[in-house]
Parts: sequence; C-alpha cells; structure tokens
Amino acid sequence: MLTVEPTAISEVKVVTPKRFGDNRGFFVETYHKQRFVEAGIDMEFVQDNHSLSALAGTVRGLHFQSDPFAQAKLIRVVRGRVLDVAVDLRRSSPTFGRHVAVELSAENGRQLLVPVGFAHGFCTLEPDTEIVYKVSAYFSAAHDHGLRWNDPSLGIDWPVAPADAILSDKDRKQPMLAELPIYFA
Ligand SMILES: Cc1cn([C@H]2C[C@H](O)[C@@H](COP(=O)(O)OP(=O)(O)O[C@H]3O[C@@H](C)C(=O)[C@@H](O)[C@H]3O)O2)c(=O)[nH]c1=O
Repeated sequence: MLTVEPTAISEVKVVTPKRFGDNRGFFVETYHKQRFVEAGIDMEFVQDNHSLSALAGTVRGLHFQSDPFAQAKLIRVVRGRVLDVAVDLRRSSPTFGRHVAVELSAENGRQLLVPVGFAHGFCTLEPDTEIVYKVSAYFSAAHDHGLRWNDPSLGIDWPVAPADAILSDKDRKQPMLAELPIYFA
C-alpha cells in the first residue's frame, strides 16, 4: 500500500502511497500510522501545515527547529511541483553538510520524510504550488532557525538563479553553515 525508498542519505526517505485510480480520479491514503510504522517510519506527527507559493522560483528555507521542538517532517505537494531539499545538520553524521534533493509534485504523489537533525527547504517549479506537511513537534518561534539556501558550501543545484529567487526577508539573511552553532550532535 506504500513504497518507501531510501535516498543518498538513507534516513531521508521517499514514501509513495498507492493511488487507486478510477473514472472519477484517484483515492489515496496519504498517511496511515500503522503502515508507516511497519515501513519503519515511527514518529508521532502533531501538526499539519499547508503553504501556497504564488510564483515559480519561490524558495522557502532552509529551516529547522532545535530541541526540544526539533521536527521530523513528511512533505507532499497537492498542487504544482517543487524541488524539495533536506540538508544533514547532525555533526557526527558521515553525511553532515550533505543534502538530498527530490522532485515532489501533485502528479507523482511522492512524499519526502525529513528526519530530526535536517534543515528543509524547497523551490517551486510551477506557479500556485501548494505543499502540505506533517511535523512531529509544534511550531516554536524561539526554536525556529535557518540556514542560507544558497550557501555555496552546500552545493545545492537550485533550479532558480539567486537574483530571480523569491524569498522572505528572513530567508535572505539566514546564516551560512559555517556560522551555525551545533544544534544536533
Ligand atoms: C512554520 C510556521 C509558521 N508560522 C507563522 C510564522 C510566520 O508569521 C508565518 C510564516 O512563517 P515562515 O515565513 O517561517 O513560513 P515558511 O517559510 O513557509 O516556513 C516553513 O518553511 C518550510 C521550508 C519548512 O520546512 C517549515 O518547517 C517552515 O519552516 O507563519 C506559524 O504560525 N506556525 C508554523 O508552524
């Protein structure tokens, strides 16, 4: 009923629940706790978020929350397309500073599981793109942090040039990886 594929960073997974198509369209169980647990995805999600980005080339991120509000995220697209990115911030990880980038779309129905210890962000590839995601800890402004989306040391091949990206004021000024304190051992 769902497939789970590891990515280049094995803890980051692509989850694709089965769609049942018929003459009306499709039906899909986008989250089923028992099936996710059986597939090794065992976290409690406590908040659902939904964002709309009006223009293609909108970049949100890279964001993460620190303990005790660190969040795992399960992200999917319900309209449009994004390049979704997770950056490993776990200092003792062999993949610290490395990232995974996956295209998620309303059409492909893929979900990205981003564990605790990663920064997350995305770039919209179409106008009016909406993403919906579950998080495993409540939002806390005091624990909300960012990393500069186009820090050259991350080597992310974003599908938009820096001069054309649509960003929040906050995300324009996020720190570089080298400036971040250790949030995740
Ligand atoms: C994320 C979040 C924001 N807010 C508020 C704060 C602010 O006034 C407004 C917009 O917040 P932001 O600019 O941080 O929204 P946005 O840039 O969409 O933030 C999101 O980006 C992606 C990449 C993520 O991974 C998410 O976890 C989250 O950080 O919404 C909440 O009330 N609850 C929440 O959970």
